[in-house]
Amino acid sequence: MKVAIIQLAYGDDESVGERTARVADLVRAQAGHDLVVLPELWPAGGFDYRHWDERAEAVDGPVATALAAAARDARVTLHGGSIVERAAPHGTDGRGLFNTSLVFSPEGRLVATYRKIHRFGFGEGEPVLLDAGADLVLVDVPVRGASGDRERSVRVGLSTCYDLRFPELYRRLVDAGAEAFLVPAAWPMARISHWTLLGQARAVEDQCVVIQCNTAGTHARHEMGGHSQVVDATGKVLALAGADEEVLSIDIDTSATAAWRDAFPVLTDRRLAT
Ligand SMILES: NC(=O)CCC(=O)C(=O)O
Repeated sequence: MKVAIIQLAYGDDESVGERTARVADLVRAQAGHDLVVLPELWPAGGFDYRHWDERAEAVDGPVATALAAAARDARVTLHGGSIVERAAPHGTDGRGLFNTSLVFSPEGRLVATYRKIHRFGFGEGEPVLLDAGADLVLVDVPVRGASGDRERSVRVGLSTCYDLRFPELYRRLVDAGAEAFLVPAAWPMARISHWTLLGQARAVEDQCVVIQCNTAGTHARHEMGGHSQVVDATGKVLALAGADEEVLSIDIDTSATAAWRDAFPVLTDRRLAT
């Protein structure tokens, strides 16, 4: 599976429209990959809380429309990172805003949305401003064979940033058939060692490929950490970005995951304590 991870850098001086046009061009430049991944909340700003409400949009809003066109033009499956989604509130005290990932098919169709389950902020930011998602979401990503035809698909489980700290989510994704996890993020430099370590931990404990796409640059006085990475099912880091804007391009041998699970069948030894 040929994957391009767009580790986007942005500051406070670029409008959402300008950033969207720039990102769409970057996606189009990844034609030939099977899957292209963008970071969390790049249109609204990962930590730009005061702009989230005015930048919120529906899953068929202007950012989604631009991403759908870029996916179609590049003929790739596009994980568009996430937007602040405006939708019907959850429950009577719901706010009607979610941190929602959007996945588009190579035909430009919206094929999956994932609402971030674990909200980051400890009394500010997401828990105050957004509703929590509740649903497990997996997507089958078509992969081209040697002939160029899409011969098989890889089942990918969705998650977002702070979710990475909650291993039970990933265990459930594995039980639902995940071969790889996608983790778009706006993870600060201050805790970047946790980001790389936890990605490797999720890979090892769940025998899954982990594809992590972080943000770079500094916005809203938060320095983002970069260091997007791809980890194979044995825990080996296959690709690692630096701290600045960068596109990581990698061809992942996804058949190695099943081979590793057969050779070292730790998942079959699980026992639940009573
Ligand atoms: N946007 C986030 O979810 C940030 C998570 C984070 O900074 C952490 O878990 O540490």
